[in-house]
Amino acid sequence: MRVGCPKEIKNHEYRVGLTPESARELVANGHEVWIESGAGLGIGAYDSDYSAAGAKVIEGPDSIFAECEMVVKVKEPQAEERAKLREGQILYTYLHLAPDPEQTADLVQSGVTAIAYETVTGAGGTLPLLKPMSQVAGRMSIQAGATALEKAHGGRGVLIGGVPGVMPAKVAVIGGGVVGFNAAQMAAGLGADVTILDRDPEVLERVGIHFESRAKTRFSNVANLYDAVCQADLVIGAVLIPGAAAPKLVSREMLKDMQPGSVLVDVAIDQGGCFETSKPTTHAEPTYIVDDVVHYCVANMPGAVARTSTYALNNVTLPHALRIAQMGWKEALRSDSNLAAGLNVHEGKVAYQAVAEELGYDYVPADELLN
Ligand SMILES: NC(=O)c1ccc[n+]([C@@H]2O[C@H](COP(=O)([O-])OP(=O)(O)OC[C@H]3O[C@@H](n4cnc5c(N)ncnc54)[C@H](O)[C@@H]3O)[C@@H](O)[C@H]2O)c1
Ligand SMILES: C[C@H](N)C(=O)O
Ligand SMILES: [Mg+2]
Repeated sequence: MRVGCPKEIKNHEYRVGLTPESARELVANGHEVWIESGAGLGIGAYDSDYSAAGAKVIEGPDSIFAECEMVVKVKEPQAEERAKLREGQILYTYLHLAPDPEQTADLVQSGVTAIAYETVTGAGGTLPLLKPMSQVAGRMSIQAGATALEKAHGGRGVLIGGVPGVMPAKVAVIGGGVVGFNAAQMAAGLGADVTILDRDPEVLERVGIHFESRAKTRFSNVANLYDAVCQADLVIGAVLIPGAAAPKLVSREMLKDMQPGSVLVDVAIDQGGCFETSKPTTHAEPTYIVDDVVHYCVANMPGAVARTSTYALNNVTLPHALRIAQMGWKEALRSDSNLAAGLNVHEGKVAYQAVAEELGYDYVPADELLN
């Protein structure tokens, strides 16, 4: 198969869909790889590294979109990329469609077969192609929150770990999955007073056993959320209902009862965000203030640590890319129901239920499209 990888064009996105090592793996398995010139620069990979791996370096994205059977990316296609997608082509990348009606409409209209990293499942309902970026973003969320808590950024001037004789910051983590776990690890490591809220008793038990006295756990209901959020210096939004728009758990009304200068980091912003007042921001301008509460809502946090993130991402995306290239998308998805869960759009049909329900499309199960 001819596999193409364009340079990412989202604001401050430095990751790349294929590392030179991944390109070499595809080539070694008999496939052709076309890489856009400069696509790897953000991770320190030069065109010459891709050439040495057997890939063909192409100027600009146009011929990659026009002539490659599968396009491998990191971020959801931007409007100018969507205009280049076509029927008969596979798009393999993060999509986050439920909160993004424009992107969904464009993908439906293009006829492309779009497989979303974030809905590919693993054993026990896990999301293995989301996990490494959630580990990165969870860890980064505390760094981002610590910076936003500084006075110059509108924060209340609180140091996460405090100092001897002065209390540390209170950090509330909403959602104890991968992002929440990693955020809690960083916050607890810095000495913060950490509370993790989740609705899943097994998650509460798992984080409770892991953190012991270094973090408190609370069931996530309206009363407990209100209490934890209003006491917190820093709140991390880390909830997910796979593929669906994030539930709004902190209302605009609640902001009035929060402490002035407290900080919300909405990691779940890629699925629309879990605070009512969240709107996506970029690394260029990551924060804004509503009712004296600082909001950080960057939807591609791992792009800032592109080298770590790209290698972590390729470790989990490449095995499926190889199988799709080897078997064709239909056979690869037929033989692996976890990969089939990644199918979101095919030839104008929406194949992911939560996306169809959220955006008002007919839902056509992947099974029907694989026959
Ligand atoms: N902004 C970014 O750059 C970035 C990077 C990576 C991941 N993410 C996003 O972060 C979010 C979390 O991802 P994850 O991998 O941690 O997911 P996960 O599935 O591992 O964890 C989500 C947790 O949320 C919990 N939850 C669901 N509803 C809840 C509620 N009402 N109250 C409390 N908890 C609730 C679930 O029980 C689960 O434990 C996703 O939207 C993901 O796409 C964003
Ligand atoms: C998954 C997440 N939105 C990312 O950019 O990595
Ligand atoms: Mg206030």
